[in-house]
Amino acid sequence: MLEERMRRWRHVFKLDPNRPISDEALAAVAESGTDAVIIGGTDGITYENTRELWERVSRFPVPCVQEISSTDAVVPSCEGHLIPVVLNARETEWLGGAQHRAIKLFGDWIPWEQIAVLGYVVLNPDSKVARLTRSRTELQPADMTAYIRLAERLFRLPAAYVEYSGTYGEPAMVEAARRGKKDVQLFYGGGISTQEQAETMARLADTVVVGNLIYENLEQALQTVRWVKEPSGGKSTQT
Ligand SMILES: CC(C)=CCC/C(C)=C/CC/C(C)=C/CC/C(C)=C/CC/C(C)=C/CC/C(C)=C/CC/C(C)=C/COP(=O)(O)OP(=O)(O)O
Ligand SMILES: O=P(O)(O)OC[C@@H](O)CO
Ligand SMILES: [Mg+2]
Repeated sequence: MLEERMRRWRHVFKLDPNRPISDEALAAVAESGTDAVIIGGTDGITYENTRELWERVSRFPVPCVQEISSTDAVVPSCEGHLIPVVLNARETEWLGGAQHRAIKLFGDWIPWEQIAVLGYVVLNPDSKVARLTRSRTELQPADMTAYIRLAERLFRLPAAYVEYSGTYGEPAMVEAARRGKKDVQLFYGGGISTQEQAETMARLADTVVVGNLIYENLEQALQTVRWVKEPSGGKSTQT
């Protein structure tokens, strides 16, 4: 089951099908020691660019899953699919509307064992995902704790995702998320670029996601694997 395999992920890279990446960079990402590669993004995502990127990553043994942001771009051959639900979206479209249409469309073809739902709480108001979903990003720590309880206790989701896409987040908000959780797998993603940031979020979250840095500073992005998986206990190993 994808939910069980996903539990072992400590560090994950997120590759965007809408951004070019060379074969060398892709090989470095796939062979970095990361636990998985997620293929997904908010805009410009098509069946063609997702399928092409998935074919390139699937030549490597690293687990690779698609995070679905549009029904048109579902690639059935991917070995697993993550389904986002945006808990703080103002519009129900992103809280069940789009998912309902997709379930109706794909019907009996959906391989449920290979699907995992991620309950997103989107916090960077300037990110594409926040604008698209009109997320309520002005949250207090108590709101965050409640969202994580909503994800785990009411919706029984396997995972909740504190999403600061494009900017480094407030550790206090991730701490508040941690306070709300018992068993739900807590993801953190957003703006990680330094050892201190990676180690801070790795202490608070179960799984740390690194995206943009792959395209901005590949060498630094590759180091995040070690920073998350082998924390230095305060000593800088940044090169
Ligand atoms: C055999 C066969 C046919 C198999 C296929 C079956 C299958 C897997 C069916 C899918 C079933 C299903 C329920 C699909 C869900 C469809 C859907 C459209 C759901 C809505 C998802 C959603 C809430 C989208 C909103 C955007 C979002 C949350 C995207 C997630 C990724 C993300 C946050 C990216 C980061 O974005 P950002 O950094 O802001 O932007 P860029 O990286 O692009 O800059
Ligand atoms: O791209 P960054 O800012 O690293 O964020 C990673 C991921 O949480 C995006 O969905
Ligand atoms: Mg992004």
